[in-house]
Amino acid sequence: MDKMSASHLDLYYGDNHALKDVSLPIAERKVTAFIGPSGCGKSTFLKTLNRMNDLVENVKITGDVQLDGQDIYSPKVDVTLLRKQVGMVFQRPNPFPMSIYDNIAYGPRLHGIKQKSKLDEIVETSLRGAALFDEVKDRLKKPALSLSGGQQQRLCIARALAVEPEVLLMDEPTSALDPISTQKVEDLILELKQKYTVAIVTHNMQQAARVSDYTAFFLVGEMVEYDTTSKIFGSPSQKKTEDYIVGRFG
Ligand SMILES: Nc1ncnc2c1ncn2[C@@H]1O[C@H](COP(=O)(O)OP(=O)(O)OP(=O)(O)O)[C@@H](O)[C@H]1O
Repeated sequence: MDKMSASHLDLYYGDNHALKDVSLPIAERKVTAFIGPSGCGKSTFLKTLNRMNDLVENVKITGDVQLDGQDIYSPKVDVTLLRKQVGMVFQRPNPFPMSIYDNIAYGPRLHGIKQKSKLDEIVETSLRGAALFDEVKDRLKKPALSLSGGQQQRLCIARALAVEPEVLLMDEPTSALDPISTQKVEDLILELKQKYTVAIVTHNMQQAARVSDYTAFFLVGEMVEYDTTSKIFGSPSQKKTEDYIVGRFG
């Protein structure tokens, strides 16, 4: 089943036609990876899924993006609520300059939760969900910025989970991490798909092959091929996909 879908999506940054007639499903409780060379529009596409591009000046978007069958670009949509349902984790860990606890409680507080016992429960559940609780349980009041880079990224994942999203968007979530932290985040992604729908942009083809169920290959704003990850990496149907996978360009 599809949790989200894009159809005939075009996006312009001013005169730059960054996405060209992209149509793509995002399967529920699966991991979908977006791969392709630098500048091909992967991040731009990811950000159309929770309207992060709305924040960019001179952006023009046409076409349709749906979440649970509803058009997310409809004027009726509450964008704050949309971004609660479709959370995002960025390339560089970006914890707020506050305690570990407050980083996680921030979103729920913003959405009106004040009761301490409830916040305590959300903080613990979110940290457990991001496989970080055991490492930080004795120092929840310590600054988030005192954590290692890999822990900070898992904290950012916990922060995204705290508002109970349905979809998690990850924009190269391990590109700033060491190999051990990368592996922890990859293991976590595989766990997260039990409960969440995940879409991930990655430069790293091995990572796409390891963590994703479906892969979409982008090239200069076009979505060239979408299929199961095993098909894309095993026997892609487009020559361009094959050339990219085997490293003929990129
Ligand atoms: N905020 C922005 N304003 C104007 N142009 C942008 C903006 N973000 C991206 N672009 C342009 O849109 C095109 C696609 O960029 P995008 O970042 O989506 O590609 P990408 O495949 O994610 O690349 P990378 O792997 O390098 O992050 C590029 O030409 C880029 O210069």
